Amino acid sequence: MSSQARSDDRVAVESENAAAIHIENLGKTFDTSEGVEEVFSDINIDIEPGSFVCLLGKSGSGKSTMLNIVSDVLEPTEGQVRFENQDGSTDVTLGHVFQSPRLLPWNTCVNNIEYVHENNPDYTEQHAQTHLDLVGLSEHYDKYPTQLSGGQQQRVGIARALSTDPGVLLMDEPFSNLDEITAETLRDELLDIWQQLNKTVFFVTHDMTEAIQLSDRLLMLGQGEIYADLENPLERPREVDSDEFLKFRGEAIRAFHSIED
Ligand SMILES: Nc1ncnc2c1ncn2[C@@H]1O[C@H](COP(=O)(O)OP(=O)(O)OP(=O)(O)O)[C@@H](O)[C@H]1O
Repeated sequence: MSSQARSDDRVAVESENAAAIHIENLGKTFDTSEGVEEVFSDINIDIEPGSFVCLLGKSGSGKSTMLNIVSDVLEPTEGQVRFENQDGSTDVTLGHVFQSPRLLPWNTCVNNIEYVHENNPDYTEQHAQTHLDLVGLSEHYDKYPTQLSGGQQQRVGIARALSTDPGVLLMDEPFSNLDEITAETLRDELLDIWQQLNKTVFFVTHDMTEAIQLSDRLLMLGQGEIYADLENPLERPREVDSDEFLKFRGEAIRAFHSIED
């Protein structure tokens, strides 16, 4: 039986866990042929459970390096990153969404999600379908990545990240390869999902409008430090052409340019 034929056999998406992120005295250097390059040092950030935080910075400021350390892909040179569930436990699942969706081309949408649950016999095809439903792909369970648009492929990437019920969702410029209309749709959908599922989101972007649309808080990284940390005062939903939006965008852009290149 095809996965589509079984789509009525729904399972509920469970979610109860937004975790805190504690970045403590974090520093990173790289050894290069020109010597030791310090990317940042002594960074301290506490991120509230369930909040949506955007990390901005100029090219080369260290955004991806920081996200890779938070993801445990890179070792910090100094300091640590701690995660904390709301019951105080520290065993937190991380979900990752990358700039490109990194789907396996020989797997269908459902199989691309089931693949990350290979060792979990309780995760069934119906679970994968439910996660695809969440991102609006109910009509595409059995399609292969090449049969999907770029936006649909990224939706599968988001569904795959959510399928592990992560306490923290780490997103590295996930919409930057998409056309603006598709990106706008995916931002709206991400906000709906974030509000529905109660996740902590740590989102890297170089796009100020995107950061203001999405986040509760904007962190700006540059010259080795977090040089600006702005609470987003705007109520949701946010209209990008409203006076309040444009006023805060102006303030945020001034903060962004408050350090030298
Ligand atoms: N593996 C590495 N070895 C040496 N240097 C590195 C390595 N990875 C990153 N860097 C350096 O660290 C600095 C920060 O890079 P990073 O990719 O984190 O910046 P970024 O803010 O994400 O940039 P962009 O917006 O262009 O993606 C850069 O100077 C980069 O050259």
